[in-house]
Amino acid sequence: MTLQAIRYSRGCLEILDQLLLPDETKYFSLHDTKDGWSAIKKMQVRGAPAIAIVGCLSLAVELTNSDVESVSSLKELIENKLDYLVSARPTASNMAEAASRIKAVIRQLAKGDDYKAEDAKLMIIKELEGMLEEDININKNLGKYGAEHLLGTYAKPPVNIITHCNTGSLATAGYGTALGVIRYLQENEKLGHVYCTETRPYNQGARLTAYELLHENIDASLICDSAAAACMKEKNIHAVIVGADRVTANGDAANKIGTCQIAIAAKYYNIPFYVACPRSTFDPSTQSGEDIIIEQRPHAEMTSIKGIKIAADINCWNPAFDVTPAELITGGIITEYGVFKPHEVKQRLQDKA
Ligand SMILES: CSC[C@H]1O[C@H](OP(=O)(O)O)[C@H](O)[C@@H]1O
Repeated sequence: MTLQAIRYSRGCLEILDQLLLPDETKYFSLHDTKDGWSAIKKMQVRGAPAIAIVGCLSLAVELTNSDVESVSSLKELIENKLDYLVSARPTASNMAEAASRIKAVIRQLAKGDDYKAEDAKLMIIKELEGMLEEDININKNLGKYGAEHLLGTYAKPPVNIITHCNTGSLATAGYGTALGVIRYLQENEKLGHVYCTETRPYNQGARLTAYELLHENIDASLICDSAAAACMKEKNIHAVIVGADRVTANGDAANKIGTCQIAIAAKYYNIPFYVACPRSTFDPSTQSGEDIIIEQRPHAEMTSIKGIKIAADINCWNPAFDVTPAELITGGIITEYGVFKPHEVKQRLQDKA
């Protein structure tokens, strides 16, 4: 059984509380967008695609359990709730991308008097639900493209990979993005060893990726974030593969804090650096990484772990993400449509629209 961050049936949404992993596997119910916003803000669910899916499904549950008087009031409700969900975390683009997609659908339904309110509501619920199934297929295509590109361009199996943060079943609806490439390599017996970074301060790597890799019986080692460059020097690394929270028009990528310095080290050691993300992470309306809002997280997330103080009472700077410039993404951007060089990704994805 693969790990499930999200459990959904119409009118019922449960998510795995990722703050409790790996010690405790506990699901809890979300009943509306207020619960969805809170779970995303507190990072009980995290990961760009999972944030969008849980946000949208929390709206689907709220709509399922609500009566609507008219299509126009339904449209106003949906637009307000989607904007609210986008406000939970500013850097990842997937929730905003999903919101604009759903708003376009309800705008179309609200034109003229073709639909009854309940019929329009059901159509929106189905649109929201579609993201869950769609995401797993996207990740499997992305995993295949990424693995084939790596094996076809840079490395002979068995390949050794460094990855940062968590980009697997706990960051998506299942299978994962960068971890999806690793799963595909494993399934096809092309994988050597995975080195996953701890990913301070939320420890997505130590708590979540390590958990997933063990669950999949993948040969892996945990390393400190500060050991990434030494690992490249000592451990015959064939590629670095990370996820993304927002890729801009020029191919820059926002991802978990620490990604950029890993990319710099990969450049120095001439190791291909890949970013793996679905098209929904791509934001052509933002020109470059300079324009991305970087979320700042609470100091307490740095100075304590599970309530135990691990730092003096000093001021902290705790950005949740950094930006890797396109020029350092030397392997390419792995998407469900193929692997593209950063400078061509905008055009190649638009060609797929
Ligand atoms: C598959 S997207 C995963 C992406 O999201 C993570 O951030 P967070 O855990 O704060 O939501 C990280 O940047 C991953 O690369």
